[in-house]
Amino acid sequence: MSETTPPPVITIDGPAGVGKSTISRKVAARLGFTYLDTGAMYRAAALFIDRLGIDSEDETALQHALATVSIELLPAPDEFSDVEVVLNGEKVGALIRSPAMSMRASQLSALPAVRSRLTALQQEWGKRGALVAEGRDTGTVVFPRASYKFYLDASPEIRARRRALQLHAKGEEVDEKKLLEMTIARDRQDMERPIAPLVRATDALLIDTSDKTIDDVLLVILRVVESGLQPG
Ligand SMILES: Nc1ncnc2c1ncn2[C@@H]1O[C@H](COP(=O)(O)OP(=O)(O)O)[C@@H](O)[C@H]1O
Ligand SMILES: Nc1ccn([C@H]2C[C@H](O)[C@@H](COP(=O)(O)OP(=O)(O)O)O2)c(=O)n1
Repeated sequence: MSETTPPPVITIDGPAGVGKSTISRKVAARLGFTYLDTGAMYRAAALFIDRLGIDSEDETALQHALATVSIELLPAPDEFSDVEVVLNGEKVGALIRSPAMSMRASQLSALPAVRSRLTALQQEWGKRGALVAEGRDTGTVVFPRASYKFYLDASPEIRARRRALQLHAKGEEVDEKKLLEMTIARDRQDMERPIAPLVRATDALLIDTSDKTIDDVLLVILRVVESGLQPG
């Protein structure tokens, strides 16, 4: 690779609970790429802002605080686990994974100061090595020139069901009706914000995962990447 060629990036975007993390971790493991969970960064930033009690309307205070925040992502111990997030030196793992924190991250991720800081941090990752990046705007805004772009989708009912099973497996109490309401509300919030909304990049391959297993989705992505053909 020449010095001017950026490392390859695969982007996987889509709505809440569609399988982005699960699939991205597996794709990264298969290809030997680094996995970048951009949602984890938004979750950590939300926790950071709330802990400091910064007024989310105060753009200058937000910019100032975020300028020095440290958000590290440590590789997951296995392909079934989330990445470990270290916020200013503290492992914040489970603290940022609750449904309430998902909603808070979605709200605060609409703020320009939050988006510009995290986008810049994510683009730094792209300079360091081959990546599988997943989130809402990785194919549209963060890595618009990614080598391969995918957009996963499924109905809110299917996604809420998957999330309920996931939380249940972790031993957490779940109200599936409430989860569905939160999923729909979060989708709307993420899709309707003015900056970097959740939308399929025009050159991303749409994969409807509704009737597919995790392995089916993985196979579609690996086939495209290994064939060397652009999906768009
Ligand atoms: N195609 C699929 N079929 C069935 N379950 C899936 C599929 N993709 C993901 N899941 C499950 O759905 C849950 C949510 O997946 P996750 O990867 O956390 O979604 P996201 O990162 O998009 O929020 C996980 O328990 C995962 O195992
Ligand atoms: N690239 C990204 C990633 C996440 N976000 C925001 C919007 C999402 O609702 C929250 C949480 O994202 P995350 O990917 O962790 O959420 P899910 O795993 O899909 O439930 O962060 C974003 O605005 N841009």
